[in-house]
Amino acid sequence: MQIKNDLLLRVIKGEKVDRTPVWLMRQAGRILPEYRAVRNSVSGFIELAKTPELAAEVTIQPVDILGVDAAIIFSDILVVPEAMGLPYEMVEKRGPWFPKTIADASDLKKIRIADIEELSYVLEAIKITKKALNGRVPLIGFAGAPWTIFAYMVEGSGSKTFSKARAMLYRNPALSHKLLEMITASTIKYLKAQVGAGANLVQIFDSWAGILPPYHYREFSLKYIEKICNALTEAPVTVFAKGAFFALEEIGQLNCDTVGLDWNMDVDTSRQLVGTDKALQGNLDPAVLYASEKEIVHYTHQMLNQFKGSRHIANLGHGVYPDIDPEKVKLFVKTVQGISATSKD
Ligand SMILES: Cc1c2[nH]c(c1CCC(=O)O)Cc1[nH]c(c(CCC(=O)O)c1C)Cc1[nH]c(c(CCC(=O)O)c1C)Cc1[nH]c(c(C)c1CCC(=O)O)C2
Repeated sequence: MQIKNDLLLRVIKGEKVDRTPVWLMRQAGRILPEYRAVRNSVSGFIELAKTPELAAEVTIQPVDILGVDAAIIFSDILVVPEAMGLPYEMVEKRGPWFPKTIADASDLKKIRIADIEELSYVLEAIKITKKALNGRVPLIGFAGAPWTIFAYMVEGSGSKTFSKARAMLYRNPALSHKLLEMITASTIKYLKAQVGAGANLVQIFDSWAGILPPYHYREFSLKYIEKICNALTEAPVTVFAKGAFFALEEIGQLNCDTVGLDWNMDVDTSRQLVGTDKALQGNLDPAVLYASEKEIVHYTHQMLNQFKGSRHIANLGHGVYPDIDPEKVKLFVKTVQGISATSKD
C-alpha cells in the first residue's frame, strides 16, 4: 500500500524532504492516559501485548494524539526469550523478571530457536495496525539486539551492572556465543516475519551496549547485529546502540540504513564517524521534556540545527520517560514539524 506520509522512508533512502520526520522511542505507552485506560481494562502489560486488537489500538494512539510521523508496534523486546522458552513477568514498578534464567550449558538444552508460531500475536497485531493505519504513516517493527536479550536471559531482570551476564562473557565465552547464536537466529526469523506481516522498517534496540568494553562489544554484540543486518534484505534497518559512542565508526560500516544516537553523542562527530550514506536518528535529551515550553522549543531547535536537516529522523536519545506530560511531547513533535529541513542547510 502507498504510504501517504512517507517522510521517514524517504529520509532513509536519502531523498530530499520538506521537513524532518519525528517519532519517539517508547511513544506507545504510559505517557498517554488513553494507553493507561486500555491497559487497565486487562490484567496487565503482557495480556495487552498478547491481545492483537488492543495492541493495535495503543500502537495507533500516538499517531492520532501526538501527531508523530511513524507508528511503532506495541510489544516488547522480551517476547523473543519467551518464544525461546524463557517466559517473563512484568512486575509493577520494578520491570521485567524471568523465573528461569540461563546459567550453564544444561540450561541451553531447555531453550530453542524461537518458533514464529509463538509470536503470531505480534504478527496479527501488525496486520490489524496496518489495516487501521490505512497508509497514514509507516509502521516500525523491532527487536532487541542479541547482547541486550542475552543480558536479560542470564541476569533474569534489569540491573545496573548486569554482572551475571558480564561474568558469563569472561568465564564461559563458548556458552555465551552459543546462546547469542540462538538469539540471533530467532531474531532474524522474527524480524523477517514482522516485515512479512507489514512492518515498513525495523529497529534493533541494543539498550545495554554501553556497559561493555569495546573488545567485548565487538565480539559479543556487533558481530551478531551484523548478522541480522546482512540477513534483513527485505526492509530498512535502524541500529540503536545506547551508550556505544566508542563503536560508532564500526556501526557506520554495518549493512544498516539508519543509526540511532543517544543524547551523549555529539552530532558532528557522530556524522563523521558514521559517514554520509546512512540516516541518523535522535537525539534530544529525554529530560528536556521536563523543562519549560520555551526551553523545549530552544533545545529542539538546537538539535535540529546540529543535524542540519541532512538525512535526519528526529527522536529522543532514548525512550520517553513515563512521567512526561503528553502536552510537552506534542510541543516537541510540533516544533520539529514546524521547521523546514532544507532551510536548516
Ligand atoms: C530494554 C527494553 C525493554 N523493552 C524495550 C527495550 C528497548 C528500549 C529501551 O531501552 O527502552 C522496547 C519496548 N518496550 C515497549 C515498546 C513499545 C513500542 C514503543 O512505544 O516504543 C518497545 C519498543 C513497551 C513497554 N515495555 C514495558 C512497558 C511498561 C509496561 C506497563 O507498565 O504498561 C511498555 C509500555 C516494560 C519494560 N520492558 C523492558 C523494561 C526494562 C520494562 C520496564 C521498565 C519500563 O517500563 O520501561 C525491556
